[in-house]
Amino acid sequence: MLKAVEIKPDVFWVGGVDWNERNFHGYTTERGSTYNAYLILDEKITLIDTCKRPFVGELIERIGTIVDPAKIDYIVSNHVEMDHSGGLPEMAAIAPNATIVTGAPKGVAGLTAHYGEGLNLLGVKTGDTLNIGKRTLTFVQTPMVHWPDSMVTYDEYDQILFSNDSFGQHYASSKRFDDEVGLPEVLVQAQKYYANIVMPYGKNVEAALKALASLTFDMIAPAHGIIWRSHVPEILAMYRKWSSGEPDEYALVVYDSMWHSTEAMAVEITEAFVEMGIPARLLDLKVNHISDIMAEVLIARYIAVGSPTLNKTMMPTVSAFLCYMRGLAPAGRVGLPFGSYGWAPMGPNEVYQQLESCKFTLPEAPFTHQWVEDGEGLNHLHDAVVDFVSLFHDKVQ
Ligand SMILES: Cc1cc2nc3c(=O)[nH]c(=O)nc-3n(C[C@H](O)[C@H](O)[C@H](O)COP(=O)(O)O)c2cc1C
Repeated sequence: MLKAVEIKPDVFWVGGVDWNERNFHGYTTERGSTYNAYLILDEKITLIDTCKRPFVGELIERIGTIVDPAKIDYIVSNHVEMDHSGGLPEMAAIAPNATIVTGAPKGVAGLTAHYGEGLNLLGVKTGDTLNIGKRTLTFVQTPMVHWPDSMVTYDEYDQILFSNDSFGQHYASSKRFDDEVGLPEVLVQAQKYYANIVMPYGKNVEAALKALASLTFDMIAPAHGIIWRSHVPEILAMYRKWSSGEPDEYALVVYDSMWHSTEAMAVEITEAFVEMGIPARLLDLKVNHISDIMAEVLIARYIAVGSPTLNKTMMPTVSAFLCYMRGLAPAGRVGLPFGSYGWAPMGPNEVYQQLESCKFTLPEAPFTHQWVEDGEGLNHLHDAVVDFVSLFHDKVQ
């Protein structure tokens, strides 16, 4: 029998644990995930979010250990995306008298688009409240963190922020709280989550943090992963840092290579960074997933990207990485395009163009080598990288 977990008196976690999810819309989830939902027992029984559809059975079973699901009065849908609202049609059928509370107008429109006209919807805006007994819930819309409809629900009585995707992590565990798992382990997944889901919306995150600044809470209950109760200040500080877009003096050297010439360049570029006292990481796209690399892009000022020329273009792995990174829009980065070629440097040239469209600061031309470079050519590359990076590194010393 699946159990509910009491996270504060009369407030229960009733979500689903997706132990074996390994690819979440293209993002690798090596630790699985959870679809968190929360049940508040008050004069009006209130459910917050409804899990991904395959987990609605788990949700209903956990709720059933506390209360008859048919007695639910309100279902708050903080976010339309189907990993949080997938169970809504079934829950609405089980609890026919429940009012579904969602953001107006985007949440209302989104839920209607996904599930049809039949839902008993109540649209709310920032500052609107819902009295459910001794508790009053307050809604704060957080548009584009990370969809237009996104909102969070604040429970002042319990000092809980039900934050939906914000502060979440794809992390399956038998534990529910940050202090049971350990901060470093949760932060790894929180950083990967922010980089892959939230990074393009830094300005919106800053606006959301401002809107939340007047609220006091000692628990953040997100829709994925671990609940924050011992490290609330730490995760808020990380969100402030990540949303500022200010990177660390840290370098990534991301590449693919067929016959190791571009790889030799990548190794030399890494050495150049190390010599300058800048921590650097070498990432071969054959063995590193783009969603893992993106967790590093979030914090790296220097991003070197290398491709050989293959059939008059760059390698598909490099193209996929650049396409993904452009969408996630890290700002204020320094780019170093590089690569090898046989007779026309189309690969590194295309990397250059892609980094230009990311609005990175670039050298005048990509670093290129024809065929296989000897030690001398690599020494020149080393010096050229040091010269270029010094323009930026000296400024931040
Ligand atoms: C299948 C294949 C296609 C290639 N196509 C081109 C090309 O269109 N233009 C070019 O200049 N070089 C081309 N080359 C040559 C490579 O770019 C060259 O060997 C380069 O040094 C490879 O770098 P790498 O050792 O990092 O893989 C091709 C090589 C292979 C194996």
